[in-house]
Amino acid sequence: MWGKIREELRQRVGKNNYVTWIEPLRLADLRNGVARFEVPTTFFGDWVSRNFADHICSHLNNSGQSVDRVEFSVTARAPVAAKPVAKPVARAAEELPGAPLDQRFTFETFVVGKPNELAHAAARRVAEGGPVTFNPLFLYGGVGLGKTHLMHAIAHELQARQPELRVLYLSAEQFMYRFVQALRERQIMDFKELFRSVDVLMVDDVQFIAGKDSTQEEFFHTFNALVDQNKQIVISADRAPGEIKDLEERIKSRLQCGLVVDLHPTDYELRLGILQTKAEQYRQQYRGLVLAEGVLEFLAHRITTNVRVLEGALTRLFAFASLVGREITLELTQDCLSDILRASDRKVTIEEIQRKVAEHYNIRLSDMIGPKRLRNIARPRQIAMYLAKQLTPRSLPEIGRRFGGRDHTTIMHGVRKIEELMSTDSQLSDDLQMLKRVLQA
Ligand SMILES: Nc1ncnc2c1ncn2[C@@H]1O[C@H](COP(=O)(O)OP(=O)(O)OP(=O)(O)O)[C@@H](O)[C@H]1O
Repeated sequence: MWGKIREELRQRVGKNNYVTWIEPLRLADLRNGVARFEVPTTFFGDWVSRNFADHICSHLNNSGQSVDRVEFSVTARAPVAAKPVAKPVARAAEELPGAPLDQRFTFETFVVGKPNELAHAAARRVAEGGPVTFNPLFLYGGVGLGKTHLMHAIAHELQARQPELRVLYLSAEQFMYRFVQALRERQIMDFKELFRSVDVLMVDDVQFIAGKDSTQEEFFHTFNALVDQNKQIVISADRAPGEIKDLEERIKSRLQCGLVVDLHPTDYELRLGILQTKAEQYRQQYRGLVLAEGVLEFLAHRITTNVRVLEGALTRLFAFASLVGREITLELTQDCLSDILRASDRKVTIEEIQRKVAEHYNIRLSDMIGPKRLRNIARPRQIAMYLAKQLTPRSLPEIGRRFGGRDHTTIMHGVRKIEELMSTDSQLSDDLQMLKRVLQA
């Protein structure tokens, strides 16, 4: 009887839905008006219950059974259960709605140094495939520090090792776009099915979905469904999960469940390593160009913002030298890159610190310099004092003057207070890290 009803359901829900959601159901029991089905996972049961329970119920009734309710319980036989949700709809990886991968972003071209060694090691581990050890892998760090590069490298490596794997890489913005498109075209089931049928899902810049309620909701369910199926997820963002404003708490907590790794700002050695690797490529491209000693060291020393800027500077330098047919000397470098060098020399100002801190804690800028002593104002003010001391070369009396003419002992007290709290208050120390990153970007 169930075989016949399944056939009818296939006509009703379509082939893809049938293969994904109906075929795996096992009718375990039917009595007292209740049809009980075995399902592979709780998520699976919830999904079928929300979307197909009414169809199932009506087809059972039409076939002469008297059924008021369908129930789903997770089967004890996990290996059999895993089969249907794995790859019911055999689609080639190239059919997936992902973003194209940059061929240059591989592990071979990624230079490893202290600031990124943990992120690199974790990415390598995921790229090996095999049993999922941490889910998700969450990579975060400031602008242009190599998050996208590492994600593409994982995808390349996985595809080289296991070409049959369905690896889907896309930005959070594209995820939202696909979702909205599916809603508009009434293809939401296809959307869900597609995203739940991948083996590896990679979502770049996840902070983008913060504050976008329906997209967050859909992302949350996709995430759970894949974790439920033990499929690998890799996520990147410009800050740690807990620091992403307007991201639902339940998503934050899921994102923190796996391995969260930070790509730290580059240090001199890493920058020099990256420049040497890129310069080697350019030497091959622009044969005959001479690069004077000390140029790369000079750039590694002066351009500290991010790797994208560093790369851009080197590209421009080689292109310029080749156009004018001159050796790349320090002098040519300073001429050609004067704007980038000037921008890199930019120092953080006390006003900028006050503005960012006020924005972050949602207080008025005028409260930074005003007399209010309420804790929700006084604490951010002390944080701004601490950052002013850390990030600018200004003396305590000078900082005091910029904070509404306060005495230098008040500034000293504020700085000490924050130093003390940093070791006990993890929220505060996260806030500080994030503010420093934003201010130094
Ligand atoms: N360690 C590295 N070795 C080699 N190239 C690197 C490294 N880190 C970054 N890059 C290069 O710097 C550029 C910017 O990197 P990427 O796009 O991955 O940054 P991102 O962290 O994703 O930045 P965003 O937050 O802006 O998306 C890329 O061209 C990338 O190849």
